[in-house]
Amino acid sequence: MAFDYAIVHLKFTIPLAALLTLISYPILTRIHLFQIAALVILAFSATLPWDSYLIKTGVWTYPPEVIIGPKWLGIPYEELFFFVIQTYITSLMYILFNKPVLHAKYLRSQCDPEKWIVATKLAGQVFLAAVTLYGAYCVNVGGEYTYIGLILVWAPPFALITWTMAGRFIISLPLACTALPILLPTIYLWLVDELALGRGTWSIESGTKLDLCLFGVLEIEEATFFLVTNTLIVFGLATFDQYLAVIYAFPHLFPEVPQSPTPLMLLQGRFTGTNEYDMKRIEGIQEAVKRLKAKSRSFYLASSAFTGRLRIDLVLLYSFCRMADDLIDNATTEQEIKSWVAKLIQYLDFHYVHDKEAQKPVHRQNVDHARLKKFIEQEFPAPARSALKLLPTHILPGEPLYLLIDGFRMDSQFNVERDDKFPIKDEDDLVAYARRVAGTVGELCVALIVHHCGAHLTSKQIDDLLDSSREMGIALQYVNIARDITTDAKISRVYLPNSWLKEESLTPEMVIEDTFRPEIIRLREKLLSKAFAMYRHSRPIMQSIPQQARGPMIVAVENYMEIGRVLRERDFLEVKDPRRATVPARRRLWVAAKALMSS
Ligand SMILES: CC(C)=CCC/C(C)=C/CC/C(C)=C/CC/C(C)=C/[C@@H]1[C@@H](COP(=O)(O)OP(=O)(O)O)[C@]1(C)CC/C=C(\C)CC/C=C(\C)CCC=C(C)C
Repeated sequence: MAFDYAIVHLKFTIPLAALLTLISYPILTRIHLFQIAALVILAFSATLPWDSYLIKTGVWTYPPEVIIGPKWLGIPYEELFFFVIQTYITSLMYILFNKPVLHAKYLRSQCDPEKWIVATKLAGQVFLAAVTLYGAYCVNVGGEYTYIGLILVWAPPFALITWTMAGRFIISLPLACTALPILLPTIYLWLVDELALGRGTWSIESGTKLDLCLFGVLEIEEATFFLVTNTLIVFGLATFDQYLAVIYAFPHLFPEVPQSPTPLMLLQGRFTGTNEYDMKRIEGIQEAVKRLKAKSRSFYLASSAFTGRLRIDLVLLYSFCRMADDLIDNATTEQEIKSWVAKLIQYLDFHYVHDKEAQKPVHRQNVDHARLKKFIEQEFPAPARSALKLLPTHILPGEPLYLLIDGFRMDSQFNVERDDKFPIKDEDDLVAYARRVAGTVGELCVALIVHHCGAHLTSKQIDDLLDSSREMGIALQYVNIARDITTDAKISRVYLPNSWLKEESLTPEMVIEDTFRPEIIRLREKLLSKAFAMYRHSRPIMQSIPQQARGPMIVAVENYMEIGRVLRERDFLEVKDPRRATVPARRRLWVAAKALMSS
């Protein structure tokens, strides 16, 4: 049928590319577009001569009536377009499956790889070399071995190059990051090919093929072609990501990283010797990601929306906050609480000194890193050490960190037998507490954003962002308290102000005894109303967050506020799991997608 080849694109490849573009658009960054463009150019350059040869030697033929007509080097334009759109589709698949993954974690495989990784890489190299040699043999034999031989002598050498450059990294990535972006487009294109071959859109001359079909009329050569070309694309993207990971993971090698690292930086990343890698930092990043994943679904999902070094520093900040909170929270005596608070303040004192003029802590000119390392290793348990060593204190202001620790101290008052067992007496205490444990976190997040991507912001814009981030942090803390009323009551904690309880003729003890009371629903709604009022007041200014951090930050905030929306939708008495109102995963993803698309 006329233009049959073009119709294959219109019906099968272009719609899939459009759908993938729509899905991935919210997470695409400039560096992604650069990666895709680089792969398309590479794929086009590598395939053009090979394709032209197959057509000129009659391996591939296209009935004149199925193509529009124009050709380049004997290749129909529809075929040239296939090189581009296949690379584009597979690249987007790879980007989607890799977005949740922090690639820096997998650099460990470069330095002290496990034996199975070394063995697998070597096996892969031997396999690809053997397949290339077999391809050369087939070409030499000719006849029905021609087509398969031309595929195997052309593609595997490129795969061998990328596998040699990034094999350990590729092997160490989760299978979903590599196997799925290879297999899904391959299977899809097999089905498209099956249809096209069946309709005679293109054909492979008999006498040049093995006449073996994978299924239906899909020749084994065609199936092999799509599998090896998609493998090349994924290996190429993974190699790219390995060098990006080196650039983002090591500030001692790359002190400043632009939003889109330059090709020169990528080359530097490529030729950075693994002996220069800071493996302790990689292990610390792994621990931080593990802590984030274990402790907070909201922020774990949100973290994957970020990119580059900002993502790593936010994860390290989370890890420090969570570690410090847990250290103090798990203390059971006043003495232990005071000891952890003192040690954390001493830790901060290594980095900051109180400036009498500025009336706040400022960065020390010279941090005694040797003494600091010794202090951390002597005074803190092993699981806490990397969070302390890797906290990017050089970027973070000291004041919110000291205030955060004081918030944890306040929180720990619930742990010990005291006269005022319930320290949140009134709304002022509630604000003071939330300001400390959460308003500070907002400030610290903004400080990281300003450092990594806010060079163009004016000091007024920065001050406005900081003011709003404090308020937003309080809003999130109120949602946290509203969600955990029952969970907290089970450990004898009541964050609802005593003055609010009194208005409802309740005491903290009554709350602990039974949280499923209508009065509690009213108080929870009062708390959520205040949370949403602060959220509405501080949400608009998030539009002035620098573009590359805006969407992801909105994801973090909106996903947390969604907990409050779920609480309002469900009657407290009916919540299946009263301990924590959970937002269904699909809804979290939808909130994240909306946030990214609207940012
Ligand atoms: C994307 C990413 C990794 C962000 C990291 C954010 C971060 C550093 C969070 C630290 C959380 C933490 C453990 C703080 C210690 C005190 C505490 C527990 C605070 C409560 C957080 C809940 O954390 P949790 O891990 O328990 O989460 P789950 O409830 O289990 O899901 C709090 C509710 C406070 C969190 C407060 C913030 C994250 C600050 C919010 C403000 C901003 C993000 C700034 C927005 C910017 C503008 C301009 C408005």
